[in-house]
Amino acid sequence: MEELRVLELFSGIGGMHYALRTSQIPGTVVAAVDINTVANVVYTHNFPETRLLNNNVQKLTPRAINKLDVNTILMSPPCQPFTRVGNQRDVDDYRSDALKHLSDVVGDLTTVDKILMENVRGFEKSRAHDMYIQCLNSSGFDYREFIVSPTQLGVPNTRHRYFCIARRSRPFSFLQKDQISMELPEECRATSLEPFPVQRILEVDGSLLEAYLIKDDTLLKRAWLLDIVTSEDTNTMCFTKAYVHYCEGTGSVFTPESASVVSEVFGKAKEVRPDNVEYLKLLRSLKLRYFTPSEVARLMSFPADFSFPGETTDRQRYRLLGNSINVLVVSELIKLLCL
Ligand SMILES: C[S@@+](CC[C@H](N)C(=O)[O-])C[C@H]1O[C@@H](n2cnc3c(N)ncnc32)[C@H](O)[C@@H]1O
Repeated sequence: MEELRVLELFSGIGGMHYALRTSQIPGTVVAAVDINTVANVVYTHNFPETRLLNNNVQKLTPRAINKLDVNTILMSPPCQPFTRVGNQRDVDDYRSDALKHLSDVVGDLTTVDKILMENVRGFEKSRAHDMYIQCLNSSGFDYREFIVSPTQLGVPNTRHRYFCIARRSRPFSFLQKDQISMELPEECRATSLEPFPVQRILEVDGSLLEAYLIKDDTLLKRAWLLDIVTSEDTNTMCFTKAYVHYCEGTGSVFTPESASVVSEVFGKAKEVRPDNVEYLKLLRSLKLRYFTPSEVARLMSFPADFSFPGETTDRQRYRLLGNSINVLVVSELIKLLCL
């Protein structure tokens, strides 16, 4: 098999780089590009050998890309123009400009044979999607599209995302173009589909955890809105970049207690008024806490050797992880891209 020579665009904290490694497809990341200096510090901390360009993707000319002599592009462009809670301005949002630029130049990228793109669910209905697919078609690429979640590979985290894999040298022999697949095809499910429990990703050093306990104020005002999981659970909700900053709908929280204790406590709390001291006491007894950034990274299938540099704050860590990808899901798609 020809070695992959990868250009990692919108590289963030390097989720695509880890996915390449996890796929075990022979290859190297020739260069990575991102404009976020905080993300770039994390990237270099983990991949000091990789050439990282602190640059705007829109400034990359076809000539500059061809000079890198890469045969593969792995990319997750900004998703804000397409998110459910975003402004949905689609191609009119300036954050779509980089993808528009890439769509414009893709036909001139003479060395590039393979492209993998990740985006949010909803992208498939956008004008940016239609523009991208049209450029792939007119540049001679065959492609397959997916909306899949890590839970489909047994990972206890829901994160439905849109993916498009495209190849120029030979057509794909599985699934069909123009039909978005809601699951990964049999061909790439080398990984066990047996779901594993949250227990497996928990921090072993309990002394760290005090700092992640949910504050009384949040318990009093928001306890009923939290998605609480136990160590036995085999699913957590998608972690977004606002995790911890806002607690509703941004990711699950953890209790070391069992599910039956949780329902017992909430049953009792229902009978007590929130201004009664007993109410807070009951909720505190569940020792509810946020998942730590390392735990979130593990739920996103980052390998054990991934770490954040000491100077990155927790808030930055959650933001960066919320913007990143599930490494295992992308590694399966990279295998498909090469199949
Ligand atoms: C969805 S995140 C990608 C995350 C990445 N795959 C990871 O694993 O962390 C999008 C990234 O694109 C970067 N970005 C946005 N617009 C850009 C542009 N015009 N040029 C370069 N990077 C850009 C952001 O800083 C952000 O890190």
